[in-house]
Amino acid sequence: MKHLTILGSTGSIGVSTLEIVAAYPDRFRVVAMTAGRNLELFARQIKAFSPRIAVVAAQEDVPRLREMCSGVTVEILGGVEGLIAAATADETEMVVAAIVGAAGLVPTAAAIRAGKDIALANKETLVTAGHLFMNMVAEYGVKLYPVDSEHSAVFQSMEGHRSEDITRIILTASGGPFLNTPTEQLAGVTVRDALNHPNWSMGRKITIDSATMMNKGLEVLEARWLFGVPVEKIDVNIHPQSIIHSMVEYVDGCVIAQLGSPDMKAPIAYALSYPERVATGVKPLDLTALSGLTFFRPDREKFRCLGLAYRAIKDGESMPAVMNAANEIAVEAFLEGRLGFMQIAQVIERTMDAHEAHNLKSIEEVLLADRWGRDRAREICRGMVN
Ligand SMILES: NC(=O)C1=CN([C@@H]2O[C@H](COP(=O)(O)OP(=O)(O)OC[C@H]3O[C@@H](n4cnc5c(N)ncnc54)[C@H](OP(=O)(O)O)[C@@H]3O)[C@@H](O)[C@H]2O)C=CC1
Ligand SMILES: CC(=O)[C@@H](O)[C@H](O)COP(=O)(O)O
Ligand SMILES: [Mn+2]
Repeated sequence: MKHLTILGSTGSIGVSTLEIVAAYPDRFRVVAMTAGRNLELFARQIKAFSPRIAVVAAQEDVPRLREMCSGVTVEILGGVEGLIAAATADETEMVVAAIVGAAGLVPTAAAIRAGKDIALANKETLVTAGHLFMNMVAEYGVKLYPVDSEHSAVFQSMEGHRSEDITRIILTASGGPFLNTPTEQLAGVTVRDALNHPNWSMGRKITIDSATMMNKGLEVLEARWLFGVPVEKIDVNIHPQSIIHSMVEYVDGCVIAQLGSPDMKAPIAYALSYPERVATGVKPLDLTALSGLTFFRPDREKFRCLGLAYRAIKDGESMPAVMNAANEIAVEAFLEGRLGFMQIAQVIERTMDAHEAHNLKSIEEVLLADRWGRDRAREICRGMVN
């Protein structure tokens, strides 16, 4: 029996994780789970999975959740302290890090320091503080399993091989809903258009990141830290079918890939049950039913966010954290109708232009850089007319 904490149980990854837990009650037990604002779903999850601890992000939501769960034996907590309590619960062996954005940093760091293994969906932790997280993982001797589909694919393609034999990691990208939209039409696309991902059903923030291709920029950073491979050896190929989830090329010229129907239950289950595999209900792949698998290079002029991510990688130090913060603010503004699609990249670029990269020596310093990026990006957003 593996005891789990699920950070972000009400999200897209959280819900898929709970589907796997529900299918294997003899393998997995939820000790603690956390939510943001979706109290209705969270209350239902608490009743269905009987965690010992349930945490809402906002302290002011605690009384309402307690009322919704009256009669249920569960300790309900709130705020960052509550998230840390969930992440470090005594019985927990593995923490599924599925909060969206930099809000996942503190509880994930607390989990590592408490010696918990991590199933990592929250890519923003590695984007903003990859060097610190990887050092902590080594120092506390915990295991870090990638959940992000591309990184799970790379992880699977690396098994049994030596990382020094890798010549290239090839991350695949769907290209998002605007892959074939002419650049001059991008300024006029709507939130609804941008949320219409061709292959994956995901939370709103990552779906917009896929539309701008910032998601792939974040994933290059994530891969760089997870696998310790220099960025020069990480390529991005557009692969509109999202069937090959990523590939690894070795010195002998062999390329190993992982394929499957696009469904996050597969990489989540692998992270939870590693090294075993369990049935997930993911649709079996019928290659003969596909009209073809295609690949080409991304257009960094059209998808400016991808270019900005490469710039942040080059600048290094605090720049990725600031870029990530500006992206979170710009995506939120776009989703709320305060910014046009093309203005997302403008806000990020102007925030980065205003920032002088500096060394980040602790999670506290990362949080300061994150705060700086958010404040500056908000100012820039306010000065823009949609
Ligand atoms: N969805 C996917 O297929 C994939 C996701 N990822 C990554 O996984 C992470 C989660 O993505 P996804 O599940 O799509 O996101 P969702 O938006 O669907 O879910 C996010 C979760 O985080 C909670 N949350 C939001 N803000 C806060 C906060 N400030 N403090 C605490 N909890 C908060 C939400 O609570 P509530 O809903 O109750 O407000 C929800 O439980 C992201 O980092 C994403 O990049 C990676 C690969 C694939
Ligand atoms: C499912 C997953 O891992 C997402 O990160 C996915 O990769 C998004 O698709 P894009 O390739 O369009 O960014
Ligand atoms: Mn991904």
